[in-house]
Amino acid sequence: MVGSLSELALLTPILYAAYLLYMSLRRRMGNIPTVGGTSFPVLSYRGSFHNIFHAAETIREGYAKYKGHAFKYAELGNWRVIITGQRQIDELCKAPDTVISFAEAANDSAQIVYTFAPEVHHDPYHAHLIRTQLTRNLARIFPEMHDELMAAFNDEVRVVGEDWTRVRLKDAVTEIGFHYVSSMVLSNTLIAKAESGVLGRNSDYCLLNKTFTRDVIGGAFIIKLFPRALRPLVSRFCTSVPARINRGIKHLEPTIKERFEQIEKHGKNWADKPNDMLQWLIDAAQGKERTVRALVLRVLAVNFAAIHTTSVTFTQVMYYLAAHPQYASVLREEIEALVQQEGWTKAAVDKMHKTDSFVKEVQRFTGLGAYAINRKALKDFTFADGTFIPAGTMIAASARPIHFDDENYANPDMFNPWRFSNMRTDEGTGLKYQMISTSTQYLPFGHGKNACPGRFFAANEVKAMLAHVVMTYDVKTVEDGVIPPPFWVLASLVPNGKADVLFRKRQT
Ligand code: HEM
Repeated sequence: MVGSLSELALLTPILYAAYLLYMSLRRRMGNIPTVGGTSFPVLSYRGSFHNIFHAAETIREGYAKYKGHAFKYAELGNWRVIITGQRQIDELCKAPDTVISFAEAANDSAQIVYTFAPEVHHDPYHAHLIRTQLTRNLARIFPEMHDELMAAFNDEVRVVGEDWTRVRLKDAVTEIGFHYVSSMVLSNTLIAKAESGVLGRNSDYCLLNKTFTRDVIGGAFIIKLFPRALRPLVSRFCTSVPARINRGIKHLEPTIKERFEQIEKHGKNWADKPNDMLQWLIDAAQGKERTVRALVLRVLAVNFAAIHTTSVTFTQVMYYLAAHPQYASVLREEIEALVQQEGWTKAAVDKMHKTDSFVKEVQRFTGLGAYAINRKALKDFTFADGTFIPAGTMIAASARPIHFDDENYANPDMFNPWRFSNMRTDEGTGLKYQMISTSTQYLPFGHGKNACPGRFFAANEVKAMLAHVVMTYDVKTVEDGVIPPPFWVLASLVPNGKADVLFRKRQT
């Protein structure tokens, strides 16, 4: 009896706190229905565990029930509101940054202030350079990147004679993606110059960059388990990120110091001044940002944004091509004609409309995950339809269901690689249906003012890789026509990492 009384005494405040939380949630987000579990506190944790591997199903279910409106589901430690209507998406993208924030949502996900540095979160000048300098210089740096691409394919895909060769696709693509991005960050002249200790070819530098995204996301997951006051310590002692950053400093310091010396000697411009991301960063860095450590953090931040995203996308593109090898001949016809006219140039890649459409359709089918436009409400926000979002809420748009909605795409479950190139001719319109164009119905690169600034580079990269593959090899899946199954974690779609694709020297 005494035991049960003391248990009751202990339980009462817990139940009361749970009730108060429940009531406060009802008051604050009571108008937004819950999917994938219940909104009752404590019990909502069951939903959040379920959603670790089933968020995509939850989002699909919510879309089917509440299309045009909003719903919420439990993530570990917070609620996420998912909006489904085109108008709501538009409003979300147009809301001022002081009310609806991309940066704060990104910081919540990747804990940037701890995994990188507060400056990387508060002043993402590297993103501005990606949008401006990188995009402007694409045509100029394309030939060097293309050379690097061919060399990387030769290393990773070793076809012998006429025989089919098995290639562990995701590993090969990540390696090739690293080399491509790396030749943009540190121009080939520099990579070639260091031939013996070539940075781009240095296996430790390569491994560091290939695994850095996983280190940061894994580190952020651990950091978020702790209260804010402990997070600086946790990030230092309980994650692998600081050691990785030190490795980055070890590799990049000599190059950065050499560039500082060149500036000392020659001023801002000199004859062989490299035209690459590192140099654009050095030229733009002010004050505390002009140190080796700060610049290394920016290089890692660019690689973090660029390598994983493009590798995942190209892995999916390759699975779809290998499962549908009949489409290679159409692509070949287009690519061959353009390369004959213009050579391997950015201009030629820009004109590859069928290649563009193929990649765009794969992105519609796969994308990076079930939702896009990850944002955090910094102040209370009310949509025009009256949906109230309290400050502190995480919000996103239901990207995947939108991509599979027959109001947006005819026969949405059918993989139609020429869907977008046909739309270009059907409606006599060019830009609207190209890969880099975003809309409230097409969200793989996000949408609005924070849409991916690297998408011009990414489109060029993924199309150049696909073009190289179809011009050089035949490919097929191990089981004819079967795409190796991906898996879901949280709302992210991860392409199969253990599957092989068969390559042989092109026969026709
Ligand atoms: C196919 C490959 C890629 C995909 C699918 C992709 C997708 C995305 C998405 C969905 C966002 C968030 C947009 C939003 O919430 O509205 C984003 C942001 C970003 N992406 Fe990409 N991305 C890719 C490649 C790249 C590359 C190659 C770079 C760099 C060269 C890059 C740099 C960035 C940066 C810096 C941001 C943050 C933007 C900001 O601070 O406003 N991305 N990307």
